[in-house]
Amino acid sequence: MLTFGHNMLKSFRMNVFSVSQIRDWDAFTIAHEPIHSIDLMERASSAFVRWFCARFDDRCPVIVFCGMGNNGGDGLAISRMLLQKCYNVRTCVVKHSPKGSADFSRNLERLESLTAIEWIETAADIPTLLSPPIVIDALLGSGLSRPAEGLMAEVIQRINDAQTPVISVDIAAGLFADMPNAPSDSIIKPTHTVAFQCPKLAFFQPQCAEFVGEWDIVSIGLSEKYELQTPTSYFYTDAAIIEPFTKARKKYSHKGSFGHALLIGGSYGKIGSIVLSAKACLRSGAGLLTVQAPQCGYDIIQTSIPEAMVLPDWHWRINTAVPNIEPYSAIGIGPGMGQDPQTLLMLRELLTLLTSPIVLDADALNLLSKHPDMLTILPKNSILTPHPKELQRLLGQSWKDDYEKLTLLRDFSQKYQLIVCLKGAHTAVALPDGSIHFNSTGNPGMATGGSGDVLTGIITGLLAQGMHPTDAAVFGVFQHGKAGDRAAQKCTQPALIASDIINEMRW
Ligand SMILES: NC(=O)C1=CN([C@@H]2O[C@H](COP(=O)(O)OP(=O)(O)OC[C@H]3O[C@@H](n4cnc5c(N)ncnc54)[C@H](O)[C@@H]3O)[C@@H](O)[C@H]2O)[C@@H](O)CC1
Ligand SMILES: [K+]
Repeated sequence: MLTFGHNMLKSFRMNVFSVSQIRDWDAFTIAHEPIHSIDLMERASSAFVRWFCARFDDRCPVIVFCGMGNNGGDGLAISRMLLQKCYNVRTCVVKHSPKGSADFSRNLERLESLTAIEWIETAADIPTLLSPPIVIDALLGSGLSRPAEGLMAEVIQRINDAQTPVISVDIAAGLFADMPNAPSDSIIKPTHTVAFQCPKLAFFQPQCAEFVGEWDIVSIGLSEKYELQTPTSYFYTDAAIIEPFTKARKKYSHKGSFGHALLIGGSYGKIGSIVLSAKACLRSGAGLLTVQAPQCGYDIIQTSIPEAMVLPDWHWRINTAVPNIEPYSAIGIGPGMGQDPQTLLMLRELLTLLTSPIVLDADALNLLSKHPDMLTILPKNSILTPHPKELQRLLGQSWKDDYEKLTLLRDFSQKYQLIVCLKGAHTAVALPDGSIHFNSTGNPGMATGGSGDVLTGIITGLLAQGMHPTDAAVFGVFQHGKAGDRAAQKCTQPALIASDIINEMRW
C-alpha cells in the first residue's frame, strides 16, 4: 500500500466569510492598513466600475438604484465614476430611512455637484423602465437585517418586472448573504452579481440561484492578515488549487510509482458505468488499474479499455467476490454495481478488511443507506460521492432548505469522519474537520448519465497515486468540472456526454 501524502489544501483556497466576519474584515482593514472607510468604498466602487466598463460600453444607458446604507454609498460612487467616463447615468435613491450612513452622505455630496439625484419617496416616484437601460442595484447589500418591505419591495418588484440586465453590487437587494429567505421575500433577480472580495454563502445555494445570476468576485484589497487569521468553515476552490498538484513526473519513475487502483462495480446492463470509471481512473494518472466486474463484463472491459486488467467475478451478472486487497493502493466501489443481497455481503466483508480510505459511489451508497451500521466500519477519511437524493437516503431524512442541508451534511461527515462530495452545481465537499469546500468548475451539460462514474474513477485514481484523501476529493472534483467545461466548449452543453469529460481530462 502507498502512504498518503500531506494535505496540501490549506494554502490554496478562498475563504467564504459570514456577514459579521465581512464587516470585521472591513473594519480590520480600515484600522490596520490603515485606510479611511470612504476610501475603501472608493476602492470597492472603482473595482465594480472596472468590471462594468469591461462589459458594457458608454452607449448603454445606465440607471443606478441606491439605498441609503453603504451599499447605496457604493452606488453613488459608481454613478459618479460612470458619469466621469461619459456614460449616460441616472441615479435614483430610495428614501427608506431618515438619514443615510456617513459614507453614503459623503458620496451624495460628491455626486450632487455633478448631477441631479432622483429621490424615490413614494411608489409614484419609481421611474418607468421602458426603453431598457442597464440597472445597477445598489439598494441593499450585506447589511440587510430584515426582508425588504413597502416602498423598497415595490422598487424591487418593478426592477424584476422590467426585461433588462440587472447588475447587483455585492449582493442582490433583499437576499440574505448567509441565511435563508422566506419564499415570499422581495429580492432582486439580477443577471449578474459583482461581489466584493469573497463570495457569500448564498451564492452556493440552489434555492438562491435566481437571486444571484452569474457572479464574479472583484478584489477590493481587504487585509490578507485578517483572512489568514480568521477561522471559517466554508471555502471556495478556485483555479489556484491546480498549482501544487501539477508537478512534472520524475524521469526514472515507472508504472509502479503511480499506484495500483482497484475499481469494483458493473452488473448486467450496467457495465458501461464501471467502464467510464475505469477510463477516468487511468486518465487521472494511476499507474495500474484492475477492474472487478461480473463475468458478463469481461469481454466488454477488455475490449473497451485494454489498458486495464480484469478480475472477473465467478457470477455472471453481479459482483459477489471479496477481492484480495493487498496489491492495491486504493479502491473505488459502486458504479453500476446493483444492490443484490450477495453484493451486499461482499461489500460488508470488504469493509471489514480495509485499513485505508476507500471511495464509495452509487449502489455502494444505496447499500450503506439501507444498512447504516456499515457506516461505522468505514475507514476514517473514506470518500462518499452522493448526489442530493443519495445524500437524503444516507441521512435518512430530507431538509427544509439548502442551509439546513449544509448543516446535515457537515454533521454527517463529522460524525462518521468521512469525506462527502455532494454533487451538483458548486459540488460541496464536506471534510471531517467540519469544513465545506465549494467547487468553482463544471456546467449543466454535465448533468448526464455517467458523469458521476467519471468522478469516482478520477478520485480513486488520485488516491491510488498517494494523494491525501481530502486533496483527492477537492482536487478531483475541481478537475472533473474543469474537464467538463472544456468538453462543453467543444461540443456545447446539451451534446456533452460523460465520455467527453474523460477525453478532456488534462493534468
Ligand atoms: N467599509 C465597508 O464596510 C464597506 C462596505 N461596502 C458596502 O457596504 C455594504 C454593506 O453596507 P451596510 O452595512 O451599510 O448595509 P446596506 O447598505 O446593505 O443596508 C443599509 C441599511 O439599511 C437598513 N436595512 C436593512 N435591511 C433593510 C430593509 N430590508 N429595508 C430597508 N432598510 C434596511 C439597515 O439599517 C442597513 O444598515 C456592502 O454590501 C458593500 O456594498 C463596500 O463599500 C466596501 C467597504
Ligand atoms: K445590492
